[in-house]
Amino acid sequence: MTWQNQSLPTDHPPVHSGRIGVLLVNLGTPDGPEPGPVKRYLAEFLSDRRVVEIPPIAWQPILRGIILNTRPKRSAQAYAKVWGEDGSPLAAITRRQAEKLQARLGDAAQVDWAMRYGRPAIPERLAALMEAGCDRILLAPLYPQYSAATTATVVDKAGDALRTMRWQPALRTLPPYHDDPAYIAALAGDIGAQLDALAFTPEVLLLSFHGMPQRTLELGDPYHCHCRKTARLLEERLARPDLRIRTSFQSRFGRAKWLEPATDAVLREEATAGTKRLAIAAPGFSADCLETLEELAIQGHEQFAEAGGQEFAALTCLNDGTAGMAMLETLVRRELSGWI
Ligand SMILES: C=CC1=C(C)c2cc3[nH]c(cc4nc(cc5[nH]c(cc1n2)c(C)c5CCC(=O)O)C(CCC(=O)O)=C4C)c(C)c3C=C
Ligand SMILES: [Fe+2]
Ligand SMILES: [Fe+2]
Repeated sequence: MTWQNQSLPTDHPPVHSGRIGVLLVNLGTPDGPEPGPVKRYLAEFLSDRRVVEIPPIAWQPILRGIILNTRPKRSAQAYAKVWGEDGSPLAAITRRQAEKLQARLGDAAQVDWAMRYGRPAIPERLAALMEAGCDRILLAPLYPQYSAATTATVVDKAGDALRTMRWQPALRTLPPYHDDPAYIAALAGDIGAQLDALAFTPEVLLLSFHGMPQRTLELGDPYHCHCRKTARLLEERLARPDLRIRTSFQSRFGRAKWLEPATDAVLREEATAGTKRLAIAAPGFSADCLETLEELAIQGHEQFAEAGGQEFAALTCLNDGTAGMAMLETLVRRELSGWI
């Protein structure tokens, strides 16, 4: 028998049909706002060596012995405060972003979504795109600012899945877009509109980015520089000379020194210094999540009020609004054009 007339075995995977897939990926979230699911999620998340850069022999006993016995209960209570009818806000918004991007792209690509930790998992959704005939896939980690703990670990996970495949799809990754004019314009338009709609005029706009250990900056992670650049470009584009704009870093985790200034410290400092009206925005999050809805909108409000602040507003992220979706379409189409 020559190779020409060999037929494919019946269990052969579908032959690639030249479609392009887009996989939107965000951080991940527990399956439910209870200690059990939160513990499973945190175990996966905090065992990622890109996230906690302590040798496992030292870290795993701390994680399994202390953190996973204390934090899930507290975090579950926080998740319960923001959980919606359609589940975790982060997952629900990411799903809607994928649906709306699909509507915008039409036949140009098949859009799906995944979570780096928890579900739907990256390997499962990559397989689904390939089942649908996609042999070229754009992997889009939805982090405007690059960091090893977020962007790189998404690519690692996709690489792990590809490692098991005989016939791999071609892969492209969405570059960080922290200084992309489309992103800055979307943020400025959206934040500007939200500021104008407030019932009060803020004296300060605080731009709060998720924190990272200070050491990651010293090791060359561009995250801190990316956040600073976003903040600078956004301030220029907002062009509101009457508004004092500050930048801070939230969600400190563990004992190591994190990027400063810390969001909670700035909120207290501003209120103590006499600022009465403040708005806070989180430009580094493409979707509202525990960190914005609970840590900023609830805890941040309390911190500001307890220190003497009077008016406080937590602005929403770009989410699946028109400005954010138009930006995402621009960024994705730019990548797809290299394939079409
Ligand atoms: C937007 C970028 C993010 C960076 C950078 C980041 C780094 C980072 N995070 C932790 C620890 C935790 N983060 C948690 C939640 C969380 N983090 C991000 C984004 C970034 N994290 C998001 C979008 C979320 C929300 C998830 C959701 O379900 O809504 C949590 C879990 C919640 C809790 O228990 O407090 C932890 C823990 C580290 C250690 C880190 C950098 C090294
Ligand atoms: Fe985080
Ligand atoms: Fe947090």
